[in-house]
Amino acid sequence: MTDPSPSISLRNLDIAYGGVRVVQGVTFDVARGESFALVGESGSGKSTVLKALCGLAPEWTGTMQVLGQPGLHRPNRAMARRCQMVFQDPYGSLHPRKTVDAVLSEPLAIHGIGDRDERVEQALVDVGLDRRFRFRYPHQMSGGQRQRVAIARALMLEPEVMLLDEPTSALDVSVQAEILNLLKRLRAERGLTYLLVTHNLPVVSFLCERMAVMNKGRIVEIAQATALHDGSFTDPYSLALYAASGGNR
Ligand SMILES: Nc1ncnc2c1ncn2[C@@H]1O[C@H](COP(=O)(O)OP(=O)(O)OP(=O)(O)O)[C@@H](O)[C@H]1O
Repeated sequence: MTDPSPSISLRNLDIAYGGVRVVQGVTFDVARGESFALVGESGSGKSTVLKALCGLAPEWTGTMQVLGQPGLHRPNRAMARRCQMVFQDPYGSLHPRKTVDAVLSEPLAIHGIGDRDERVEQALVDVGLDRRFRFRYPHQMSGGQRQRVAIARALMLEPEVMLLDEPTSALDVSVQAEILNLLKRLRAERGLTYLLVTHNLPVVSFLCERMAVMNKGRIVEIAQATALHDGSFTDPYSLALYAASGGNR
């Protein structure tokens, strides 16, 4: 029997930075194995929701559960094993003086996991990089290759949930498609749950089943991704976002 409990469950989540509330009353569930998007304009609070889920935005109130565990107000090693985040800018998120081997070995060392050589080589294969890349530095790779390494790093601990913050928006359009295909394949192979932040609605159509539209820190609508094809949004802000993206041209 499949487990009916959601991977992510948020109720009335408020989040602040330095006492200033930037997210208000956010409520949604992401089912196990589902891919769910947060969309909305810059500054609407999308990334902040992901940060709170990782313990990186500690000023939150409300109820937050990830894989049945209560949310925390700081990063937590046990949770990191099950829920990993991938950031927008692979150059910024990889240490310039660490080889790919060091980057991929580190989570294994921290969590006391053995068979490091085999696991690192397999992780490279899994994200479509051959073993030549193992001892390269970030500056010796393209943006797309760096993002593959960042995804491999997130997968080292075999998480169930991936929080993806604009995972392709720093990349050239042709490379974006490759990374989106990779994310789609990895999810299908591993039964991953995705919570994805993006301002790019075609990415939602390609990768997600549902989406929450955020405006000024609040969710204004939760819709099926199919609304991006038929325009069946109900909230005026969602409809404006849809129209601004070119509708179903
Ligand atoms: N560390 C921080 N300290 C203070 N304010 C912050 C911090 N991070 C974000 N903010 C503010 O919180 C609000 C929401 O930011 P957030 O990054 O979550 O928006 P977003 O919807 O993800 O935008 P974008 O698409 O541009 O990343 C913004 O007003 C932003 O300036």
